[in-house]
Amino acid sequence: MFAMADKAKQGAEALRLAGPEVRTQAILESAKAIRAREAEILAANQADQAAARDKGLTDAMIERLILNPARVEAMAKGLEEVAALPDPVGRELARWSRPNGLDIARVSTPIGVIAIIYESRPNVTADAAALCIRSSNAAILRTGSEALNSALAIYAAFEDGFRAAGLPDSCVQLVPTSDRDAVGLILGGLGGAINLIIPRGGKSLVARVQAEARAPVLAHLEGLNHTYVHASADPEKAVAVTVNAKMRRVSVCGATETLLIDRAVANDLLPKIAEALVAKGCELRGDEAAQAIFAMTAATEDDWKTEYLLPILAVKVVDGLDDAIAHIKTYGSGHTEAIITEDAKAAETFLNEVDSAIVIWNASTQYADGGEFGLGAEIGISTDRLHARGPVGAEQLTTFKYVVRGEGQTRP
Ligand SMILES: NC(=O)C1=CN([C@@H]2O[C@H](COP(=O)(O)OP(=O)(O)OC[C@H]3O[C@@H](n4cnc5c(N)ncnc54)[C@H](OP(=O)(O)O)[C@@H]3O)[C@@H](O)[C@H]2O)C=CC1
Ligand SMILES: N[C@@H](CCC(=O)OP(=O)(O)O)C(=O)O
Repeated sequence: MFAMADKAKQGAEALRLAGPEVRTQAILESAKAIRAREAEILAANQADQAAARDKGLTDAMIERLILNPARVEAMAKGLEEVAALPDPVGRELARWSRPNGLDIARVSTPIGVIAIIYESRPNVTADAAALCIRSSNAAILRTGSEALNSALAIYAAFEDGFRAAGLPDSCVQLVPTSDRDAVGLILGGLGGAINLIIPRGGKSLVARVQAEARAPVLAHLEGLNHTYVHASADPEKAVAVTVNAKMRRVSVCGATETLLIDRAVANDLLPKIAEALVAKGCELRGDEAAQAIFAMTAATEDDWKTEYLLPILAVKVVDGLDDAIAHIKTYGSGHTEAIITEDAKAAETFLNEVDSAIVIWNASTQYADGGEFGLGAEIGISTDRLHARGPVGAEQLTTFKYVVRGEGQTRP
């Protein structure tokens, strides 16, 4: 790991000096190599799937691990989209002159060496590598252990891409082991070589990061997301959006885990929403008021605190906007929350007062995604407050420096 860290510093320098065209070429050549290596990537993925089934992983977890020709093609297309993004480094963000004649410019720069620890989803290896190349940051990637074979096969395509573009493969490195000691070493900062750690995962990773991180962290952690159906919700939107927010893909961090519904409309609207959810195979766990309206299991305190990542939804009847916001404040993880309402004033209050990375009016929480935001791809959704919140794309992987131009000024 320490040798990788040393190499990464060289990789960061090589990327920074290479210029935007070479970085674009490296990404495009990697996309080509992903297509060329499709059979190899799929074979590696079959091995991961078989091991995951033997381990008894849930269907939802296996679903996110699966690659097929369409998903490999989507990965290659994703890289082409990242290659087409404007290069985010070297941009003049602001420029002004001082009365003494000094010319001051704020210019975007890479962060340096970024270590990313992420879940067993193969496309993250490709997206994270491409976004780091686009933003001139060297990356050390630590995939979830169940996807290690797939990640190694995808990484081989990046080695091809670097070779074709004349860059060293130290620009992006993949931790070649599932040994969790590697995570501990990354969290320790590898002797100061790591400029930023991005942990993308759930509770167990959160706990370890909080206890051990010795380098700056940009957390991409769990999504305990809420959809709030306000008294002035359009019933059709409320049903369609809630079903999508919960059931489109239950394992993603943008899935809704708790439905809050106003008492004023619960008698009419909850049965419609609940029937549509149950028809899709969702289990409901409600408070007493919700149970009195629709047959469902009793929710306990734990249900308000649980990110299920399963077809299970907690349901609570609330007494208006303030009550909904208070519930979100108590139990939310600061990821994504939505309000369904036709009342613009209520919506604005929700959007202002709910302090999550993404707040949404009349749309599904499953839009929490860099691709959907038009960022080309994403490292993930930052649940941190610094240095970026919400979807993290190439631009969010930069920082800045000041360039000061003078004519011999001396400070009095
Ligand atoms: N905010 C965001 O952008 C995203 C957040 N997520 C969140 O991720 C979670 C689901 O993914 P899941 O696979 O369960 O995530 P995990 O937290 O289990 O795993 C994520 C990564 O962290 C590692 N890890 C987990 N616990 C430890 C530990 N104690 N010590 C060392 N390494 C550890 C895993 O390694 P190993 O393989 O060895 O377990 C894996 O590489 C959900 O909570 C979801 O919301 C998911 C996607 C995006
Ligand atoms: N934000 C992206 C990815 C979410 C994601 O990777 O979630 P997970 O199933 O937890 O690995 C999306 O909505 O598709």
